[in-house]
Amino acid sequence: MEPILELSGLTKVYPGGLKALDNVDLTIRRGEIFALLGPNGAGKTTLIGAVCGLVRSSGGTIRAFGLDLESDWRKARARIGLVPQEMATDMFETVYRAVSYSRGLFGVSPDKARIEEILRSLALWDKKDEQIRALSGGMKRRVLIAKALAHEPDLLFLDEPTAGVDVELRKGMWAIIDQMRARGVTIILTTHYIEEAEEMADRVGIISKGRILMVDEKDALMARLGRTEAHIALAEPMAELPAAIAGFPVELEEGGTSLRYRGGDGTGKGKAEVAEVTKALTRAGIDYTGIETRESSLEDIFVSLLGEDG
Ligand SMILES: Nc1ncnc2c1ncn2[C@@H]1O[C@H](COP(=O)(O)OP(=O)(O)OP(=O)(O)O)[C@@H](O)[C@H]1O
Repeated sequence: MEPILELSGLTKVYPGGLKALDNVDLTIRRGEIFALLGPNGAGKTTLIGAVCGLVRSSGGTIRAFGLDLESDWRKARARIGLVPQEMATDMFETVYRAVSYSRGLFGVSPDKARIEEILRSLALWDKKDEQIRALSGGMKRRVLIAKALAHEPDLLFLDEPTAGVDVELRKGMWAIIDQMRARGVTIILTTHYIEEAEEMADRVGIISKGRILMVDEKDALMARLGRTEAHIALAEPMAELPAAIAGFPVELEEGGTSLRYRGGDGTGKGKAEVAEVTKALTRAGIDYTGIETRESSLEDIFVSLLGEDG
């Protein structure tokens, strides 16, 4: 299947010489949720800006829906939606008018039923006649999403959709994003919240200093780089590792009062192996008083990759 978006050699050097994007190659598949993860200043907003026409790239090409963005700009842009980080809309406008206006911007014919559907799906219908400035922060964010969806884009960018919102609202946003995907919209979101990528994304791209460090299926990433770590507290301290568990990735810690297991691959294999270790201990007559197991998260993986990037 043809990719929905293809960046090739995309580069952006800001006046002053800062290279915010450095030869970025990235292919987005139709229908996926792709999370672009990176620290502050990594280049996420610049990348989105380059695709949405807010930032003029310094080099490279962008193809969307098989169209070259430069030569087929209007046609391609009309199929892209952007939920920006911040509200850049007339706060005195009513919700309904702001959203209808956004639809008109892309030359899509008016459709009251469609606007109503969008507002209802975002629980904004009963606020439709209110001025945007009178809404709560969470509702303002939903207005931004409604505006981005108003022209029915096939590809939607969400720049930090849940930055600074409370946990409940964040979960609500995730549900909305899921609904959009179910309708066939391809979604690229940037986030600082690893949990968000872990929860939502099909694939994850890690960007740092304008370079894409890695792109992978989220599950494959977890399996490849994930680990299980377990601590088994022993009833009696031991001077050396018992032979019964010598074949496992285990070592003594805390002056021989505890065993540390490190292994597995992020697919739950580690947990099963920890169970094997405890069985072997029991068979050897070695008593233990507690077990603590932890699966490494996407966050651990992210931090270690960024560490390698120096
Ligand atoms: N208009 C501009 N002129 C000069 N430098 C800029 C401009 N916009 C962004 N930059 C710089 O480009 C780099 C990338 O910024 P960008 O906003 O794309 O990062 P980001 O990953 O979105 O960060 P954040 O997570 O903080 O939003 C940063 O060093 C930033 O200071």
